[in-house]
Amino acid sequence: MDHTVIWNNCLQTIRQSVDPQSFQTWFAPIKPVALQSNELTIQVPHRLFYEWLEEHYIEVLKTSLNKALGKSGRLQYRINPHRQEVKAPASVLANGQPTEAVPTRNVAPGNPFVIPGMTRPRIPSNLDPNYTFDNFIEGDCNSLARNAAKAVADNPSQTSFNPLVIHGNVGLGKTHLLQAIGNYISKKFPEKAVLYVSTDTFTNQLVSSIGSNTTNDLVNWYQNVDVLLVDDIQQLVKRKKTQDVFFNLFNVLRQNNKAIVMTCDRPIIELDIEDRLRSRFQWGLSADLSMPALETRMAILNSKASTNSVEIPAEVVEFICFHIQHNIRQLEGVLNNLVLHKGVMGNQGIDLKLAKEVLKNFVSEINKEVTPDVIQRTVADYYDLDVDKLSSSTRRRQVVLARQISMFLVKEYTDQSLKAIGRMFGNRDHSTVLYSIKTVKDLMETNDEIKKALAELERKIRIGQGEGVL
Ligand SMILES: Nc1ncnc2c1ncn2[C@@H]1O[C@H](COP(=O)(O)OP(=O)(O)OP(=O)(O)O)[C@@H](O)[C@H]1O
Repeated sequence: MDHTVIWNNCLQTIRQSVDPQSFQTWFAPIKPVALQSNELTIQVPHRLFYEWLEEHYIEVLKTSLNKALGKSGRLQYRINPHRQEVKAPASVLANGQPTEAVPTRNVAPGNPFVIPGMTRPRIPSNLDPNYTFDNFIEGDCNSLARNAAKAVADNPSQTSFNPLVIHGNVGLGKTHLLQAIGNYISKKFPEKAVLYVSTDTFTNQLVSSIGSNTTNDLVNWYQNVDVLLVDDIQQLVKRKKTQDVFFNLFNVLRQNNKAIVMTCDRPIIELDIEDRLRSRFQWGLSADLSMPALETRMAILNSKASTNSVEIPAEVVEFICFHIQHNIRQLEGVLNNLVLHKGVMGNQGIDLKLAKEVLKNFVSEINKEVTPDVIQRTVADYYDLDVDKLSSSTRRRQVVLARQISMFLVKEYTDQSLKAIGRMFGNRDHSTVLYSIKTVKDLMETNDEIKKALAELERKIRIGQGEGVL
């Protein structure tokens, strides 16, 4: 068998243990390159990619390799040696924008940003100094994006992540990271022209430049930028002209080793834009932000509270973070309300009762009875897993344990039948549920760690329920 067949066999095994998004991000870009005496060589796009695989997927890789090549199978990585050699297409150079034509920074014709009172033209960075790496809390949910962002910031003119695309749902810190890159570079390399711009602003500038027949000036002006930070590129969708102009600009900047970082509310593959632009956006690294686990959310809230000089008791922080599950901006909303309250009452007024009042404006489900969903989320959070894993077919020890504990707790806290519980955990049959419950009961007798975990989980479930409040 050759390397391609072996790798395809590995992929089949891997697909069963990782979710589709992670599969697409971490395994689809890998290329098998050689097979020699039971050693499979795979090529990964860059070093961080390799480090991430080693840290997060080593077991999955090992299992798949054992299956495909037997116990003596070994894996060798190779970093893609051609990554830096991508050239801008001839069409760009034919467009009258060769690198020699880039005007010097002092000329800056067509500066689209109005800076009142400025006599000497310059590039305004549009950065908000409040967003830094120092106040960005790292967790599993964001560590790839955060580390890639820091790598770009450390070495903007030679980064292999060009472009870096940070994607994720609303309010998860995309703009924060984008701005942190800009702030860091402005401090470390003050000679570099950094520009933060939203895609909407870029489109508006383009529209007005078309009206005044100065589109070339606009594009030339943008070519002065050393680090271009573009927020919300999903706004390129359905904007054909903006896509055309951005395409040319992107090519020229990248050709000149200027760093480009973009944010998007969805993975690039799902972005409905021209193929040529989408494929260029995929040249670098795409890193996603997902919702932080409970502990990380608590660290974020604590950090924001201390910036605002507000003291929030630990159980109140946990209560708030348990309920705010989807958006860090909402956590800040709750905090702002507490800050207002503090103005009137002082720190001592901040308790569970007040937190519950404030939370009512943000989430609808407080103080409801315990549902299987609450239990699954609590257990998944505790073991730092995606909830989906609990109903998947994964046999990883940690997942199996979390699944068994969830089944046990659902049986304890709700009146669901064994059959119904089996159905909600990936259509397992009732004897599996019974076996899981018995296993957990046995473990509670014999294993102190599990006993402690269950006590902690039951406490968290009660907090989720709002017990002790009112
Ligand atoms: N890991 C984190 N550490 C500290 N603060 C965070 C973190 N993640 C998000 N935040 C905060 O959450 C708020 C929302 O983040 P941000 O504006 O960057 O979200 P976004 O992903 O760009 O959202 P949108 O899609 O709505 O633009 C910000 O105030 C940011 O500081």
